[in-house]
Amino acid sequence: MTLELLKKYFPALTDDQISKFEKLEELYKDWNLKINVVSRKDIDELYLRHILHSLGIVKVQSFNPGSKILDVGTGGGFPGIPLAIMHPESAFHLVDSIGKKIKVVDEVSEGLGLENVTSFNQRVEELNGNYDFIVSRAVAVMPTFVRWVKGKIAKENVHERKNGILYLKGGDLSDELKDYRTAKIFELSDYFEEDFFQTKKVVYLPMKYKG
Ligand SMILES: C[S@@+](CC[C@H](N)C(=O)[O-])C[C@H]1O[C@@H](n2cnc3c(N)ncnc32)[C@H](O)[C@@H]1O
Repeated sequence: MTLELLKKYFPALTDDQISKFEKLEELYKDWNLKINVVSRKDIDELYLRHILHSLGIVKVQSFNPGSKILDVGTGGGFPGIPLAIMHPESAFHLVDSIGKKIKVVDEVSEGLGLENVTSFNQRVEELNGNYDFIVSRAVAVMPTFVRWVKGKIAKENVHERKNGILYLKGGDLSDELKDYRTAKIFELSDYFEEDFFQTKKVVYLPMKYKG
């Protein structure tokens, strides 16, 4: 699974984006030997399991120039880094409470020359800021997550879709989402044909500004 996979689903990638996505493999393989952020099995399938999966969010919602996006519990930079490559004119704030994970984020974004990524080594509950969208993967169940991020949503909506959470999740979510009637589930198998995406989804939850 290589870069061809990204070109297949995102044929309009610029040369600069292609070159950045190409460099990601080397950077992650190198950094993963020093600080383990991606499992050994997954690192061989980086483009499928991490990069394309992260970009599933783009199939649901692409970000306008000038927008601000927060990635909560980014780990080694997923989904934040691939999204930042796709949207060079949006600002991405990547937060994780574990310092060595943020070290990998910093090294990778420096290695790529990404100017739209800022990292924060802290718990998201302690972070201040207002964002158009808050993205995440594999961090907390929705009620906990909503508690952490409410109050961090921007007042103005600059996209057609209302500001809110875009969360990469898998499996049966009926119990987890039972209290969120406005949540919308997008099946990634509708966009990507690989088996890996059979159970994968993007959950969109609109959130109100709380001043
Ligand atoms: C399973 S990892 C997922 C990493 C990444 N999102 C991915 O999908 O590859 C969960 C991450 O969330 C971070 N995390 C958990 N609770 C957090 C909090 N309250 N604030 C910031 N980061 C948190 C952990 O340190 C960990 O790196």
